[in-house]
Amino acid sequence: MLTNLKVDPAELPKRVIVCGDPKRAALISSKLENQRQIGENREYHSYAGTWKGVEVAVVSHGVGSPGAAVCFEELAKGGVEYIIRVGTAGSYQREIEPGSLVISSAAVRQDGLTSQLVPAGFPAVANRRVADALVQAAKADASGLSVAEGITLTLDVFYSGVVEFPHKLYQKAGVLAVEMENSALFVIAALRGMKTGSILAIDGYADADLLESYNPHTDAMAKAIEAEALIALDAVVAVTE
Ligand SMILES: O=P(O)(O)O[C@H]1O[C@H](CO)[C@@H](O)[C@H]1O
Ligand SMILES: O=c1cc[nH]c(=O)[nH]1
Repeated sequence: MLTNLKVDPAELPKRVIVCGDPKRAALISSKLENQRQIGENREYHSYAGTWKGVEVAVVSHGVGSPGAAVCFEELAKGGVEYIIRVGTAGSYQREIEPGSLVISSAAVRQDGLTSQLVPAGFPAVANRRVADALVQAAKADASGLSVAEGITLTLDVFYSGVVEFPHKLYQKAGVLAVEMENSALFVIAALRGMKTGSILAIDGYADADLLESYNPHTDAMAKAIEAEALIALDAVVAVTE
């Protein structure tokens, strides 16, 4: 039994969708045939079922890299081969509009976790085949939402303190969007031999103070999350070695 996920590895498919929010995991898993819950502990809610005839799991990892890393490590221990994160993020670029989608090709490691696993020069990159599968699935998607691919930033901080956010710096560097778990996913995958990717629904512009402006509970976000979930399900069953 996986200690924190409380999932029996024998019931865990090799292909997994992960997301922060347990309710999103329930929503995504409701699209599967033969959907069943295979575990629930803390923020980790796990489901399995089939998508287009292929066994898939959907697992929530909570907010932030340390808690998410526990999830990713236990998925690796459970024999998982492919993981796609279905997340949300704030935009850094005017043309990446709220309600649109971003496929992360790599993550800036501005998190506190991964440097405790491997030195800072080690890259956090999506698996090329998984990223390509996401791009292909997005091309076939009927939602009409715009989809960009590029570098994203992983931070630990969501609401600012007295230290300024590095938003302007990474905006200038061409980073598309900011979120809180991709670097942990990409680094742990590289260390444990899993193939991973990430697609993000943009909930707003991250240059404003989120304490005033953050609202992911809009109809536009519901539409974007629905679209990214279907794209990720198509990609996670299509990707091959
Ligand atoms: O929507 P999820 O997957 O949780 O991702 C984003 O939303 C959370 C913050 O509200 C962080 O986990 C961030 O990475
Ligand atoms: O970390 C996050 C997640 C969503 N939106 C943001 O602006 N930041």
